[in-house]
Parts: sequence; C-alpha cells; structure tokens
Amino acid sequence: MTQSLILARPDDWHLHLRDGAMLAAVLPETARHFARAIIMPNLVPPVVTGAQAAAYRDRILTALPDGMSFEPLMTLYLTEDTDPADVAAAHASGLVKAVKLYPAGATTNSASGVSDFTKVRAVLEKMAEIGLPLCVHGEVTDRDIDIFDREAVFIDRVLDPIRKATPGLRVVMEHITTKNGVDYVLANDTDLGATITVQHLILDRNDMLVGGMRPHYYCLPILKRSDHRKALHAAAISGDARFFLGTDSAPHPTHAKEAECCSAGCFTAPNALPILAQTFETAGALDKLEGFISRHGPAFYGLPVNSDTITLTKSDAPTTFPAKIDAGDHTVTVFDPGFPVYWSVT
Ligand SMILES: NC(=O)N[C@@H](CC(=O)O)C(=O)O
Ligand SMILES: [Zn+2]
Ligand SMILES: [Zn+2]
Repeated sequence: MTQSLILARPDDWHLHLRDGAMLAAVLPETARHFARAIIMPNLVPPVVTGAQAAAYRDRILTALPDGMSFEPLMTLYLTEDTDPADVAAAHASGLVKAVKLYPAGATTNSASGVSDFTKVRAVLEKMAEIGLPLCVHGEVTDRDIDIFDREAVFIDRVLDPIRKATPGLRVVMEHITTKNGVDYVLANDTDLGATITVQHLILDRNDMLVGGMRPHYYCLPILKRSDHRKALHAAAISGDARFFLGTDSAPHPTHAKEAECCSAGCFTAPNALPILAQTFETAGALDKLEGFISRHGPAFYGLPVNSDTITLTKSDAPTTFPAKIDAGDHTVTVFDPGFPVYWSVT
C-alpha cells in the first residue's frame, strides 16, 4: 500500500556545501529536496567578511544545475577580529542571515574560531541590536573535558554567560546532542532555538562503537548515550517550534572518513527526508514532521514558509539510496541509517 504526504517544501538550517568540485557534487543532493539552507562558513580559509560571503554565494549559485531552485542563506564565521560594522552591513543588505560561532579547535576547520570571548562582545551586542541570530557550535575544547561532556559544559560555562550578558541576542544551538541541550532550550524563551540532525535523532554511541568502529557515524558533537538520543527524539516530535531540522550534512571524501584519523561529519543530504519520515512514522508522529522540517525554522529566522511543496511517498519495498556519490577525484559515502526506509521524495 502506498501512502503520500504533501508538505510545504523543507529547508535545511545547517548545511556544509564546501567549495569547488565537492560543492558541485553535493549541491544538487540538497537542492533536489530543500528550498533554502543556512550555509556553514567553515571553508579553508573561512568565510569571515561580507565580501567573502557574497563571493561564496555567487559560487554556489554558479554551481547550481539549470532548472533547480535553491536559495543559499549565507553566514559569517565569527573571529576575534570580526568587525561589527561589516556584520551589520552584510545583514542590512539581506546577504547574511546568521553569524556562526566556533570555539577555536572544536570541529572541522575551526582553527580561526574564538578563544577569548571578551574579544567578540562588540559583535554580539551589535547582533542583538539588529536581530541577527548567532549559530553556535556548542562544545568546549579544553583538553581536560571529556569529549562526551563538552556540550553540557559549554552550556554552563560559555553559552549561558554569553546569553545573560547579551539580552536580546537570538541564538541557535546547532546540532544539539544531549538532554542538557534540550532542557536548556526548554527552560528559556523563543530567543533560543536548536537544530537537530538526522544522525543524532536515530543513533547513539553504541551504534558507532559496538562490534567495530563505524567512521561514517563519526561526527561532532559526537554521538552520545541513548538517554540523550531519546531526549532529542522527544523534542523533535513534540511540535515545539524551538526545535527544527539542521541536517549538518557534512561531506568528506570517503578516504578521509575511512582513515587512521577519521574526519568528522555525516553526509545525509541525499536521504535525510526519507529517514526522517520513517522515524516520525515509527513514532506515530507524522503529523509533526512538517513543523520540524518546513515551518519551525522559517518562524525562528523570520522568513516565510515556502509556498511550493514536496511529496513524500511510502512504498512496500525499502527505498534504495546510492552508497556513494562522485565528487571529482573522490567519492562521498552516503549516510546509511542502519534500518530499512520505506519513504522517498517523489
Ligand atoms: N559536524 C561535523 O562533524 N563536521 C562538520 C563541522 C561541524 O558542523 O561541527 C564539518 O564541517 O565537517
Ligand atoms: Zn558544528
Ligand atoms: Zn556542521
């Protein structure tokens, strides 16, 4: 028996597109399904200024195949040297929709991120004044903090003090992975939202580590124990508009994932929506899917919900996804959820 759902076209509120051949390879995978995406600025070198964001946006639009519609929502990479006036101008022109905070050393290409938070006070105050959201990779980087505790410690030591010191600052906690993250959002007001990825909704650290180490499940923040996954799942299917989809689809060449020192990131763009439909259906929450993928994000960012639609269809036979896509000289391995998915985007 087939079943169909027609939903407002979704957006992806956290996406890595990279550049060059990788950009050309992965962009259609997102643009096929999603109308817009918040584009992460962690290129090498990072996208720091409004001029760099404008040039990157042009490269994305040039790489978009004819006949596809997609709007990149650009972000700036916050550094200790970021100029508040440049940020304000990039926002006023409509180019930039958020500023991204990476604690220095927290994740892929974050070396230019922030170490001394007092140095970004003026930028944060300007952002609060003009209503420009701050997207946060929420992990401390101290050597002595266990990697599984880094998100919870970040909330207490960095995020809460920043928010208290900057009234009115709108913040998106990116790719939350813990019950601590969920609870922090729930305890605050609508100035605070959170994105949730596909992998953190469906996997815990056992899936990554038991019976062998699975590099394609390695991402940052790292998968946590199942109690945390359950809290994320409950938040995603709750209908609370402060939680929305940010896939964090983060392509790396297959050889960099299947390596002695594996790169962090899961490439979920091709199958994120079918996996989510399966997950929400299993939870008896298909009625909450459209909010999570298509409505809550635009509401947080003050943008209209997309007027076009997508159709998700459930079939009797499992959907097959390509195992890899070609990206110039490399391949990128597509995320495998580890369970059958009967939904597809038609
Ligand atoms: N999530 C990841 O594991 N990797 C991201 C960086 C990030 O979002 O932290 C990447 O750029 O590869
Ligand atoms: Zn991140
Ligand atoms: Zn990311």
